[in-house]
Amino acid sequence: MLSALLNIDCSLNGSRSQGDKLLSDLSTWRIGGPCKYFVQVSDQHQLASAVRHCNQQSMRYIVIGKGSNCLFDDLGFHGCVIRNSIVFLERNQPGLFRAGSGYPFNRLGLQTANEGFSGLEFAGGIPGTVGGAAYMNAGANEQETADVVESVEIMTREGECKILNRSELSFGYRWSSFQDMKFLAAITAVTFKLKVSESAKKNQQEYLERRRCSQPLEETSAGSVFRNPLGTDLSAAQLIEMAGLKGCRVGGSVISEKHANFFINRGGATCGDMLRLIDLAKEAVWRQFGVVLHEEVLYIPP
Ligand SMILES: NC(=O)C1=CN([C@@H]2O[C@H](COP(=O)(O)OP(=O)(O)OC[C@H]3O[C@@H](n4cnc5c(N)ncnc54)[C@H](OP(=O)(O)O)[C@@H]3O)[C@@H](O)[C@H]2O)C=CC1
Ligand SMILES: C=C(O[C@H]1[C@H](O)[C@@H](CO)O[C@H](OP(=O)(O)OP(=O)(O)OC[C@H]2O[C@@H](n3ccc(=O)[nH]c3=O)[C@H](O)[C@@H]2O)[C@@H]1NC(C)=O)C(=O)O
Repeated sequence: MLSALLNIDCSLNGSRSQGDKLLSDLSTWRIGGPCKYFVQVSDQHQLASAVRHCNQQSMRYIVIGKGSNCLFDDLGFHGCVIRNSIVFLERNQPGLFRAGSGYPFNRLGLQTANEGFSGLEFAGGIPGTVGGAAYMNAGANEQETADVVESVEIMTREGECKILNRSELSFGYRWSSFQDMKFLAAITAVTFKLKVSESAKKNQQEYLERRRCSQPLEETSAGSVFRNPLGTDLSAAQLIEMAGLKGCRVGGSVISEKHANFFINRGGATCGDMLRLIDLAKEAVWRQFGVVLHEEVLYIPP
């Protein structure tokens, strides 16, 4: 199997391996066992070769970005993890930015605001990739990715490329139609349409300051664990705090004392610890307030 993987008809610059890549190195939570195969791709051709190869071998695969929204299992992943490093940025017309899906969303947010464009101020400080942000419809500070998406380039599971215009896509709160696309292998690039603004940089600095004050950015986390619930004005963080769970610990995992929707790996947390802490919070919020919390983080089974 390894020799077959090594025969992928693309130059993978040495970034492929079998059995020795720990998923804890690929996730911001720093949790997860070894993956059977690992490939890092830096352009569409490499991605297409990796996807076709996995299909030919009937091998399970997942495409990840910065791993800022993933909870990997302690047993690892028994297929191939494809890490997306398709990193480029083109400025086509004023306000039109075409970014590779592996481009850091934080960097794109900072650059566009610095250049005097509004629409992605909220992306400053978000630790994911452009592809992950489109897939999750990332948002903060009353802005979201969907507001500024012009078109999205994808690769199908057969390794074909397609361009989808905004009118062909649907988005909701932390939801996009990509999440239901059976034929999708990966988002490969996103074109954003931004407006000229004199206040973009100043607004972004305020958002970043608010983030620093309210979120435990210096600790090991995956951002918000739960989506905010519908049908109540209370946020997930408020409900967890009101349930008395700030500082609650299971093994190496702790509910942040600073922001109750951030669960921290304080050292040596396992996936099992984190899943138990998630269940504990869901159970307490349901029992005390009758509200069902739904995870924003994605658990990736082995
Ligand atoms: N607002 C905030 O402060 C924070 C926001 N976030 C957001 O969480 C998201 C995570 O981004 P990132 O760390 O890069 O993603 P991850 O590496 O965590 O991947 C999470 C999942 O997203 C899907 N995905 C990622 N990249 C692609 C792609 N190119 N094409 C198709 N699907 C993809 C995959 O889903 P599957 O396995 O189902 O195919 C993957 O398992 C972003 O939206 C980020 O902005 C994260 C932390 C904090
Ligand atoms: C961090 C993420 O996104 C964040 C995004 O950064 C921020 C800023 O706009 O708004 C959302 O958080 P949030 O709803 O918890 O926003 P906050 O403004 O921090 O808190 C909402 C309310 O809860 C209260 N609050 C917050 C933390 C806490 O421990 N206790 C508490 O009571 C706050 O005082 C506020 O009244 C996004 N999360 C979700 C699930 O929608 C992420 O997706 O990973």
